[in-house]
Amino acid sequence: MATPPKNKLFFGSFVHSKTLAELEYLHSTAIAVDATGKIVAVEPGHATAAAAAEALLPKLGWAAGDVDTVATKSDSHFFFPGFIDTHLHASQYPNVGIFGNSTLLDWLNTYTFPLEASLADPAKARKVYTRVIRKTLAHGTTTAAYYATVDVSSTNLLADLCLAAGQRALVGRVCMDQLSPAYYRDESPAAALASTLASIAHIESIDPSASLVRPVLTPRFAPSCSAPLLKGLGALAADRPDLPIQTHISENKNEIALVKELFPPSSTGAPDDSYSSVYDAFGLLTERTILAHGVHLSEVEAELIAKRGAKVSHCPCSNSAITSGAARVRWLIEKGVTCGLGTDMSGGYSPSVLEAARHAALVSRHVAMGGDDKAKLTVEEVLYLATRGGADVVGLGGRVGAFEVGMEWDAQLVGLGTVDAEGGAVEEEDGNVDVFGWETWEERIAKWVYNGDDRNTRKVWVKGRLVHERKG
Ligand SMILES: Nc1nc2[nH]cnc2c(=O)[nH]1
Ligand SMILES: [Zn+2]
Repeated sequence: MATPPKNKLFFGSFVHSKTLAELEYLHSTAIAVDATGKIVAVEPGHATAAAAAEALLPKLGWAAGDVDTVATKSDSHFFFPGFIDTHLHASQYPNVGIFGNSTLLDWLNTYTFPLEASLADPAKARKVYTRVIRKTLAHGTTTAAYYATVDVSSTNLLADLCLAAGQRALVGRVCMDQLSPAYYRDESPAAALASTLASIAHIESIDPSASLVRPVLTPRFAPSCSAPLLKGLGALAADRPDLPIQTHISENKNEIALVKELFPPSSTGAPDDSYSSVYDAFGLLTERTILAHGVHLSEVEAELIAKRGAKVSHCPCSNSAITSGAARVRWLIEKGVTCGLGTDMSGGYSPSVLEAARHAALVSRHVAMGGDDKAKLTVEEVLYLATRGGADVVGLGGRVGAFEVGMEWDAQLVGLGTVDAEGGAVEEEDGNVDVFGWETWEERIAKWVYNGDDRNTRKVWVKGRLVHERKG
């Protein structure tokens, strides 16, 4: 029998984003999380966990026996909000690292469509999805905006597995009725819409209050969708203003040329031939829309995206791997576009949002080397994108992404390695981050961003539930 959820008291150092530019460091702090997973108190200024409990529990009306306490061990351990991966393809996980010298359109045909199609086999889908959920949780991803495949059953299975594992997720059945092999596409716009509705119905039936898992409308990208399909999805989006939407935009120059060819303004009624105008013409550019990539957007498009309130998932690892380009994140943010980070597995080769944050910092330096020095993103900024920014992108702003009363406890306990007087490792022997003891907290966090990995992700919680614990 499952043990009933308990109230929890977390004690030690907490680090989270206050703003895009600023991390807040809360030391000797207690955070109380109730049995529903909600943060009910954030109290700095206690010398020990026991002192915090003594002061806090009576105020909360909690009996000591009803509370589990989790305290950090040392100055190289801290709690950090769980990462939010705003764009990844669960179905492509077996292909991570396998992309050769391809670029987007040949990569899709060579590597991606055959793999996705093969996941119509339920045993294979179960194996892949179970692994991807375990792996992303182990890297601290508490929320994931997933693309599954065209297949309804395997999409539904992904949602079932996320719910069982306790990962917060948006799960999308991929809509695509053209320009892919006949063995891997929706048969018609009507069939695509029917399959989408079937998947939405299933996901809403397993988690009716969307406490963890919810469906997301997922037109793969404009070239994969006929005008009638985009029109039908736009109508569905208007009919269901609670549903998020996810797609790709302006990732690769050949893709953009293809969109211009497929959707001339005369066919859509759009005012121009831009990629953004195509989605806008079909009612798919909304404040609930997550646009992956946005590498080659024009000024006018960025302004339109900002005006519509659509969000951008920046996928730097993928954009480098399949040579799509360097997205200008500072420029997008200054245009008023809300941005988060995506691993975009397996365009991106890593399941880690920490790796995506590191790549975001490095790609921004490449943009800077192109002549715009202020393009450089700081450690604080990339961590904001990985947490609070991502929460806004997936429609969970104010609910997850930081440690504030009223938010839900989606968090990771990070442990960095400590070096002893003889130069040995006190713990985290197998980790990649060495803390000597003289670093400031800002420096510890920078070391984590540039050298950390899943070996540092000791424990992970979603909505108060422990969903991953590192062995060893
Ligand atoms: N990176 C990436 N871009 C896409 N554009 C359309 N489909 C895909 C995909 O699966 N990955
Ligand atoms: Zn993608």
